[in-house]
Amino acid sequence: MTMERESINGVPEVTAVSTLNVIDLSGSDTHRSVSSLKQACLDCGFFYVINHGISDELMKEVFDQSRKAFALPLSEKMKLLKNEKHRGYTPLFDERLDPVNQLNAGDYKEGYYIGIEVPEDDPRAQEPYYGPNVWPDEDVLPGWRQCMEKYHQLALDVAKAVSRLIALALDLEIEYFNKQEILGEPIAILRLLHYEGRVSDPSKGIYGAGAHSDFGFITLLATDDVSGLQICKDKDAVPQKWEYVEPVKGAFVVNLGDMLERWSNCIFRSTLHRVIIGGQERYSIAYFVLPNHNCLVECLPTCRSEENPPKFPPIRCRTYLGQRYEETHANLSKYQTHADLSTQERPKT
Ligand SMILES: O=C(O)CCC(=O)C(=O)O
Ligand SMILES: [Fe+2]
Repeated sequence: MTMERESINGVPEVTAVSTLNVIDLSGSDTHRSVSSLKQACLDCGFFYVINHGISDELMKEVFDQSRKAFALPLSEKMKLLKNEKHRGYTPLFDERLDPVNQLNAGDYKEGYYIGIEVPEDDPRAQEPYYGPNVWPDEDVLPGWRQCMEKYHQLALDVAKAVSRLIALALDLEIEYFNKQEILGEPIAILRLLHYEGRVSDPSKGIYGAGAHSDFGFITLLATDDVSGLQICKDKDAVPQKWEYVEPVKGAFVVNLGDMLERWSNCIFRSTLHRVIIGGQERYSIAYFVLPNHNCLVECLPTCRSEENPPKFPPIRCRTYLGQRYEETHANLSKYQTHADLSTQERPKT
């Protein structure tokens, strides 16, 4: 169901507002939760999750700490630049989620990647997306690391709770995705995001975040109260119809990623989304959950039949993620000269 509302740019175009299903994680009626979640997963793969157990205080602290980090001078942030393991700061335009439409520049956002902390001398640090994080100095941002690590852990618990409902909705046993080889040792990536106030203009390829679907299993998204996220349920429609997903206080917006779409043989949907900025800066906190590096993502037993054979060959999580990062992120060599700071130069639009 959708309602209509004015576009935030004051442009006299009418944009729909999506009303997504709300899943209450503290609810005692599992049957009802599973059925509501299943309907959302079949329809668009986006839903709200409430009563997830992460306190308002912690959420506020994560946003406050994120604002403080992005408010540092660019020279300080560049000292925390992302490394080859995709940990650390990503400057404006680092990511270009929709290369076809973003002809002049990447996303008008900066970000900060924090993965699961794995010490350099741990054998798991050989994996492409495991290793130590890049942390700001304690005296520059006191309590920052502690706050992010706490949130990281709790968000993973929420993701595991959601994964139980997803398993049931797919007629799998409740802990199917929580097995050691899937979410037992996952790739879980916290990403702080800051969109500057630059007004988006799709006709010129200017977006807060270009149209994309997420790569992984599921994403938990917390946003401030500034609108911007839009979804397109039918990417093949001409013209495409975009609907706002409005912030709901205390709720996560949860969306399914392409890996789950693939796993479920396209029965569950990973939907195209983007961020349109209306002139106000915006902060959001994404938490991307993917299975273990070695996990073979292969059509689930309950999603295949003679009439519906697997649509994709099996693929390892690490291979899939590698391909998707490559397609959408700036190569590190871009930052290796003193031209570092010129990454912030505005393209001519
Ligand atoms: O900031 C948002 O609202 C969405 C971010 C997003 O879609 C992403 O980072 O994948
Ligand atoms: Fe996304």
